[in-house]
Amino acid sequence: MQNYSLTDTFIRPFDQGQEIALATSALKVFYDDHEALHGVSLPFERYKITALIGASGSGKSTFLRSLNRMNDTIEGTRVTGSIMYRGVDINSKQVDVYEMRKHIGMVFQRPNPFAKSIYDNITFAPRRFGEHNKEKLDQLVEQSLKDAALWDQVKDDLHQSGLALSGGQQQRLCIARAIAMKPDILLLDEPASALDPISTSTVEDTLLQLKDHYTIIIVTHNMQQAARISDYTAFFYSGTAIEYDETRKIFTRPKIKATEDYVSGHFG
Ligand SMILES: Nc1ncnc2c1ncn2[C@@H]1O[C@H](COP(=O)(O)OP(=O)(O)OP(=O)(O)O)[C@@H](O)[C@H]1O
Repeated sequence: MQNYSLTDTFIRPFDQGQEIALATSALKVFYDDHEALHGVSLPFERYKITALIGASGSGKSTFLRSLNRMNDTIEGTRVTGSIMYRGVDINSKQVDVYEMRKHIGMVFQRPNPFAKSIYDNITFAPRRFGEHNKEKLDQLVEQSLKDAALWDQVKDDLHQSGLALSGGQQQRLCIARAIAMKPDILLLDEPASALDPISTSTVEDTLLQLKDHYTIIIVTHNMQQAARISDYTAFFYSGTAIEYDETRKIFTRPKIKATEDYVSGHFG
């Protein structure tokens, strides 16, 4: 891979009045002695989709996982810097991580429904957090499945196993499960990479619908996908976010040579 200067960065400043749902400052992640992220400062605007792009190993997933403290589960991992959410630094040790994850949910690369019914997949977390009213749970299941564009396909079969659905449907079930907790922010790590083009397209449509109510941050290797669905794009290179801007600028007039080479397919 070609080497580019890391002193050459462009992070687009935010306009006055834009509402920031989440912002990192000088975020570093260490896996034992290895510094995998070198101080990433990025804002995420409310009700927008931000794509994180970059070559394999550039740190996108490491960064995404830090945003709801999933890296805490990896032994030997240390995260420094701040992640501001509603005036609270959620990287602080005092934060109740389980409570925080109600607000910042995550969907993984491979669809991973529980080996339970569709209904139980969606109500599992709300029940654990104390919701036992059948009528409310029924409404939650219907609304979450509608928001994830799955209701029409499964409404007569809510008690069949989530594992009996197709890959694309399973991924939408995982999105429904995440939004059943009514998070503010949805983190998605390559949610369509294991899916066929038709399922990919339905998941993309679902995300575009969801951004009316959620702030979405998505890691993707698919440049067309980033261009199709995101409002903002951050380009990761060697553990640093070296360019962040409106997606249309990243894809038409990037300011940094490494970004231009990556989006035009010249490296990575
Ligand atoms: N659990 C881990 N333990 C040790 N090092 C890790 C771990 N996860 C990632 N790394 C290292 O951190 C760096 C960034 O990896 P990361 O997976 O975040 O990159 P990525 O851009 O998401 O890559 P990909 O697109 O292949 O998923 C790499 O050097 C990787 O080897």
